[in-house]
Amino acid sequence: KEKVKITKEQQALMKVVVEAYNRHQIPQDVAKKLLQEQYSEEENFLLLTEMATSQVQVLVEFTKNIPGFLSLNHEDQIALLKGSAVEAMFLRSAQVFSRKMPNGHTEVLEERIRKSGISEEFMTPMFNFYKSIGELHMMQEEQALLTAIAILTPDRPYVKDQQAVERLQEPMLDVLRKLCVLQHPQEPQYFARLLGRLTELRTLNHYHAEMLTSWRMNDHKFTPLLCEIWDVE
Ligand SMILES: O=C1N(Cc2ccc(-c3nnn[nH]3)cc2)c2ccc(Br)cc2C12CCN(S(=O)(=O)c1cccs1)CC2
Repeated sequence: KEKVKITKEQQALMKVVVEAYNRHQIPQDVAKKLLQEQYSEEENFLLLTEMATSQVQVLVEFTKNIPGFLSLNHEDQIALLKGSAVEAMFLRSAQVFSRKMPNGHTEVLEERIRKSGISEEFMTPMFNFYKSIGELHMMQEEQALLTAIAILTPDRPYVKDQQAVERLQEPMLDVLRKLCVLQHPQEPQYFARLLGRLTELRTLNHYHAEMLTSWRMNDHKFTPLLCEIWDVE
């Protein structure tokens, strides 16, 4: 059985990605407000919108720090950001929330999100995803790399130079695979389970798009940044 070893360059790549992932965080007052006093449905929705807007800003800053991203074709940079915005936000939300909130708060979150105009049919897949991420107890290196891998998905709509994106995604997949082998020797399928979460994320894209239309119908307002990144007119 060959000895898996993370090279110096791979260590450096991981360090850059993890630091970028940790450097950009949501302002804590926004997250805290979510768990404080009882709000109406409209106020809950407004809070989640404020939260999502911060999430997108954090995502853009993180993405700019992914080695090689800024040397991609500019239109492709936008295509990758727009194509991965919902997935990266749900991945990060699930990661942060399962790490940050002691279990007691999950019910509060559930109730806040439930009481924000999100349809029940979206709640189930969203919380299944949330639980499936929590069960993995991912290290922060794994979280940061998995988020970068989701962003660097070559086959997003409108990406012209897919090879250039693959050349950035592959080294991330390599170091994540090695990290999983080294950190979870007793669980050879761990890496495959992480990648399986990315497949589950893609299904959330679909539910999210459906939800956006239903919110529009009920005249819910979004911020200009969310309209821009979610293609909402
Ligand atoms: O808001 C969410 N939360 C709460 C949340 C998220 C992140 C942080 C946080 N703290 N520090 N850093 N991040 C705290 C609370 C959460 C938690 C788990 C999953 Br899975 C998903 C979510 C959403 C993501 C956005 N949507 S959304 O549908 O796109 C929508 C937009 C506008 C109105 S509704 C709702 C669910």
